[in-house]
Amino acid sequence: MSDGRRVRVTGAASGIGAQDVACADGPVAFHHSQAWQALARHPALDWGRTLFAPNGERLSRTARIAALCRTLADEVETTLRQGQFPLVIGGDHSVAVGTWSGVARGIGQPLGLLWIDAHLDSHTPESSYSGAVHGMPLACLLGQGDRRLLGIGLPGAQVSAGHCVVLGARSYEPEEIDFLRRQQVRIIDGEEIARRGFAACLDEAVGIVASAPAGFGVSLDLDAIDPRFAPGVGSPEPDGLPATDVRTAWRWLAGLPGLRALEIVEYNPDRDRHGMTAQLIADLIGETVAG
Ligand SMILES: NC(=[NH2+])NCCC[C@H](N)C(=O)O
Repeated sequence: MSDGRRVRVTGAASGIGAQDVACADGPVAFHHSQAWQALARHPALDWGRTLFAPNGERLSRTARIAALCRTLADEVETTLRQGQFPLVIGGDHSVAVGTWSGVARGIGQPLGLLWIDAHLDSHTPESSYSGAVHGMPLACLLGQGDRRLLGIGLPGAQVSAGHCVVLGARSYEPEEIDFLRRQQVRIIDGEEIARRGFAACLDEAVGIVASAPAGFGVSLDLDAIDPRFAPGVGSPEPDGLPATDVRTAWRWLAGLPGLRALEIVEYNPDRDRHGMTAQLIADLIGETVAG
């Protein structure tokens, strides 16, 4: 961020969409970590609010997630309107529905989105095997899914399918591939990255998302990174990206003029080892304000 904007961090503390609910504790655990404390005095950074889902026993899981996503969308939109740069820390990946709906409303049209993830997160309630809502947010953002999670920012899609790329996927079900292919979303999976190299794949991905007319965002699910470097995630998958590649990519992405917001999700402090994953999040935030 070399343009003088301050980065406002918002915690989205929900694990309701995940099978392992401990990533609900991710934002608060990170906020209290030494890794964040060492960064917290940076003049371009401030921790805004940490948002929680309502806990009514009478509300369904999806209703609670939808309530959090509406609050998060409002918070992100306000951050943009105040001339600050939103950076959301999750929470399971279902919170992405709130982050990117807020950005879409703020910019008044569907945005480009780079979705860096081991999974495709493109199920609908009908196609999901697990029923877990964190396996569905990208479909919601493209306009398909439980209606309580749709239309939170703009009517219809929040993300422009033609300017959306999934990078790093290596664990998914066939229904998700079918859905994304029908939408003409570009999927660059782990095998393609191994064949072409990360830099070439990232170049192509940025070309697609950054050509969205009103800007783009980046959603990083920490499980895209190899569990050797980021063990603190709820759904670890072997053979992920090297942390250094993601860090280098982040530095570049954070300096691009069309970037509207960033998101880092699925931090699960129960599974972290020696604070490695918290440190990685802090390193990425450090890259965001370095430029
Ligand atoms: N955000 C995540 N970690 N998503 C994992 C999803 C796993 C699986 N595809 C499912 O739908 O249950």
